[in-house]
Amino acid sequence: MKIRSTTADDRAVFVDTMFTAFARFPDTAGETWSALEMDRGLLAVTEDGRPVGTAAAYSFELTLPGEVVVPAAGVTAVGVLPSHRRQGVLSAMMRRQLADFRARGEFLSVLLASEALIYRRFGYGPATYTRRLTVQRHRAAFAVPRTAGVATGSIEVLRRADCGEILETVYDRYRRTLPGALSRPHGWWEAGAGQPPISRAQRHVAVHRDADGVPDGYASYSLTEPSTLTVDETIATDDAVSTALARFLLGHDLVTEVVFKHRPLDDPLRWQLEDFRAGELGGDTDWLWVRLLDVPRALTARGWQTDGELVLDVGDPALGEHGRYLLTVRDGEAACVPTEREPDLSLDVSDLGSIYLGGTTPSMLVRAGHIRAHHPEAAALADALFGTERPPHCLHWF
Ligand SMILES: CC(=O)SCCNC(=O)CCNC(=O)[C@H](O)C(C)(C)COP(=O)(O)OP(=O)(O)OC[C@H]1O[C@@H](n2cnc3c(N)ncnc32)[C@H](O)[C@@H]1OP(=O)(O)O
Repeated sequence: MKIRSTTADDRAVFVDTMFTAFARFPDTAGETWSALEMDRGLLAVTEDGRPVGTAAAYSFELTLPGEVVVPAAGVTAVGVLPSHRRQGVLSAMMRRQLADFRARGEFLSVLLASEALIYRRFGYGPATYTRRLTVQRHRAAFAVPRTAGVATGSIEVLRRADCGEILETVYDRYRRTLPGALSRPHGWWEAGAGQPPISRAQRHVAVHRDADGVPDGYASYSLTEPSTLTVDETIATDDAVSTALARFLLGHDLVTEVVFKHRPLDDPLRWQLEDFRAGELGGDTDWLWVRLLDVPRALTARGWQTDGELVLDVGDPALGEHGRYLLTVRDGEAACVPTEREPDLSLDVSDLGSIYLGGTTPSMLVRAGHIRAHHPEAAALADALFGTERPPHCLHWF
């Protein structure tokens, strides 16, 4: 078995192997995956030359707390043929891929996990979460807003094919301020790759424009059941725009319920309804998994809200590494250096990935038995330090 890099010439065999691993058939010549970066692909090949495994990565930008935008390698298209599973093929590809990321100078990697048991052993931890809100339309009267701003713009319904540029521009503005959000490469929009609203399935897009006519939000939606309107994603550059889009969607005649997918944990929409029970939460699950490849670099890259000091003892069994770091935050800037001091917390690098964006509290992982706190104040200290103004959210599918 050997692991080799792919080139553009390998696209067809790569896509075919990957789809076979998922027991699916490619669409027309793998169009759905045409935004893959083939110079970042890996093929696992048997001694007699048969491809049996695939892995690839996108060159994303990830927004960190403090509106810091950094590069992140987005692992994708991971698959091993059913005939060759549990023989270490994925492990070999992961080892190679992590080494490749470091060789490129990347210090963060992210992925969406098909199954939650696969990636912790490779140092990834769940870091953002998502859920849907189903609202009974006839009970969806809005409470009178006391303080929330009211958008003064307009909404127009467009076809997906007619507003690609608008969506791309609005999304790009939105993702730069939200921790956990990923860039969507231009080629990805162009290729029509990924899931809704980018898939070829028909969708309407409600575009919100501000008072000057500049697009500042959109929602993509379609009727999925005779009387269910499903909203794939709502992108809004502020809360007032998000509210305006929700009001618009809930105003659809002939619809009994509206399903808002991919809502963040701090979504105010349910609280905006007069009848709190008109909205029901569901589909609560992990979304983006994060892996730190260089602990000091990653910790000094993100923004911090609170001053403090913490000694972290970090194990990285997947890479056979271990480090103890003194993290010092002053005026929003962090320094992170190796230390011999006694640790406040001992944790696996996958747990550090979970708390890194502020979406998972260190104290919860202490209570769950993942992180070890070495004294009674350690967990609260870490909560205060890692906490962020808003929970991270990612709604990109890749
Ligand atoms: C980011 C993404 O692309 S997510 C998509 C992941 N791909 C899929 O889900 C497609 C279907 N599944 C597959 O192709 C394969 O089962 C893979 C890729 C998940 C695993 O590939 P394999 O080559 O079998 O993994 P490998 O043999 O290296 O296993 C390494 C370890 O992980 C464990 N493991 C691997 N997959 C799973 C799983 N799905 N559930 C639980 N444990 C798993 C193995 O038991 C093994 O444990 P051990 O080291 O204690 O023995």
